[in-house]
Amino acid sequence: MSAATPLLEAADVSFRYDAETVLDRVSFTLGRSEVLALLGPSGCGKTTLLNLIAGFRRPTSGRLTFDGAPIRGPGPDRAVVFQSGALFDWMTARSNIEFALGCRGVPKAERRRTSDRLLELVGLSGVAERYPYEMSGGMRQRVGVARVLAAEPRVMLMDEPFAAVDVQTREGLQEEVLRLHAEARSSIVFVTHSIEEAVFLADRVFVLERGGGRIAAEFRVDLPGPRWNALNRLHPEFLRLREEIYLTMTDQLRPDAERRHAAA
Ligand SMILES: Nc1ncnc2c1ncn2[C@@H]1O[C@H](COP(=O)(O)OP(=O)(O)OP(=O)(O)O)[C@@H](O)[C@H]1O
Repeated sequence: MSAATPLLEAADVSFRYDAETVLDRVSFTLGRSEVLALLGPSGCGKTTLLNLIAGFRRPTSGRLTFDGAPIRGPGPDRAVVFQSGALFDWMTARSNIEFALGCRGVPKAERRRTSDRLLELVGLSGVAERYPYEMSGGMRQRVGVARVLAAEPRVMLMDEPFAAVDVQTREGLQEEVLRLHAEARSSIVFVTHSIEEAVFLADRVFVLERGGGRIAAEFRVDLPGPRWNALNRLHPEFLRLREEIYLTMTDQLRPDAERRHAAA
């Protein structure tokens, strides 16, 4: 497929659970190595969209293609990082990572070298032999990220991966994800409830509409590189976008009648 073909393309994608329309004719493209953040009120369909891209579910109608071919199910080119880290509890940090390498057919001798490198990348060399129950939430998330990187996916699908960790750890993990992204160049679709997280991480931010199942607004983020620079959180463009997105979202949260009244 040519480099001009978007990595992912959604064309009029709709999804229904029985009577409920969760996504309604959603269309967008995701570029190669682009980072896209999905924001929106609870229940607006962010996770559903991620599940469709992962191939866990199929659209009710519309077309969802990956590298030009329809998505028909899960695949190693689209790996998911869950909120819980979703590690194998009975495996050490290293074994969790090497398991993903094994799935990709990496020979045993090479697995060790690669897991060493990935553990170092996510700052966990010192706890390689620990089990998940011996690690903090932030450490488990790092192992989850390293395990997904081990799979060398073309796109990383991240569903509120840092929701359960404290603010400092969370900011550190965001910076790490951007450093890793600069190295691996896989695309990322990142679901979050945090406007700051979305703006810090993404090249583009979509705000999904509550109850409507559509993309209500789209924002392009243009911050100076390197993108993992923590000072970007104080950059005037960061603050401007945070405000603009906040105003868009709070307007969405107002009941329809009130919104119509305000517009009149
Ligand atoms: N398995 C299911 N069966 C029926 N309805 C579901 C199912 N999963 C989700 N839904 C409904 O689909 C809608 C969208 O859910 P989804 O989890 O995609 O939203 P979300 O934006 O990710 O929410 P949150 O921010 O709370 O995680 C919700 O109204 C939810 O109740």
